[in-house]
Amino acid sequence: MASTLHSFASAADLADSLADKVATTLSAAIAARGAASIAVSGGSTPKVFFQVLSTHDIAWDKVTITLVDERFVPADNARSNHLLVDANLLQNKAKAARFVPLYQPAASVEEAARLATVKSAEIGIPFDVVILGMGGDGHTASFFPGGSNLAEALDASTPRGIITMEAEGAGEPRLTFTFSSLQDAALLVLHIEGEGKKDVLAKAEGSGDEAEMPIRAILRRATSPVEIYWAP
Ligand SMILES: O=C(O)[C@H](O)[C@@H](O)[C@H](O)[C@H](O)COP(=O)(O)O
Repeated sequence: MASTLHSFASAADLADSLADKVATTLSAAIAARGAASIAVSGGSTPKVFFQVLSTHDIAWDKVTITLVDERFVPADNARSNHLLVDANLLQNKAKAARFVPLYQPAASVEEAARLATVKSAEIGIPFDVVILGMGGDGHTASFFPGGSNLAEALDASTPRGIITMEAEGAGEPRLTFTFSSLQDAALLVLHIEGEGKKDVLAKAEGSGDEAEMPIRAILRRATSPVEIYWAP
């Protein structure tokens, strides 16, 4: 599917514009069916965007927020994406939103993935908004090059839900929504910042295997147009 690059002079300008777009999309979903959903990424990039979005005056009590992926750590661990969302997005007006975590206290990451898949099924499909990030190795979500379940994660026929992923660059074992869960969001966004990430994107947009740079699966095969938001 096609992608569109939206470039901004600063991270602050990007955050304002992306927050406006996301708030408008969520409000339209609420108007249409009385509910809205958004899956966001962790990492360092989205922090300012989260803070700006949290101040938007929408019917947050009708919004369900979840994560694109999560490290297999509890919410009080500094590596937790839940902690990042709690501290930066589930604040201000957005405090009223419902949050569905991916991490589940379980004997294994596989059991946590099974539990998270059951819980996430309540959210409804497709997501209204998905915000993806991208690592310097071309991963997105927890689709890491060399990942233990990368082929399954990227396979369009893999059922929607959460699977586990382990990879050298991932740190802890990961819990990640599958490609099939994310790729048909009403608003599918790739949010990247910095000249380095722009170079990584340019390489990803070139030829090469998806397994080498898994973001290529989204850029090449997502059903929804990919809205790329970039600031230096
Ligand atoms: O759990 C995570 O880390 C994210 O979901 C991951 O996919 C992130 O989006 C990229 O690694 C980019 O991270 P930065 O924004 O920190 O560069």
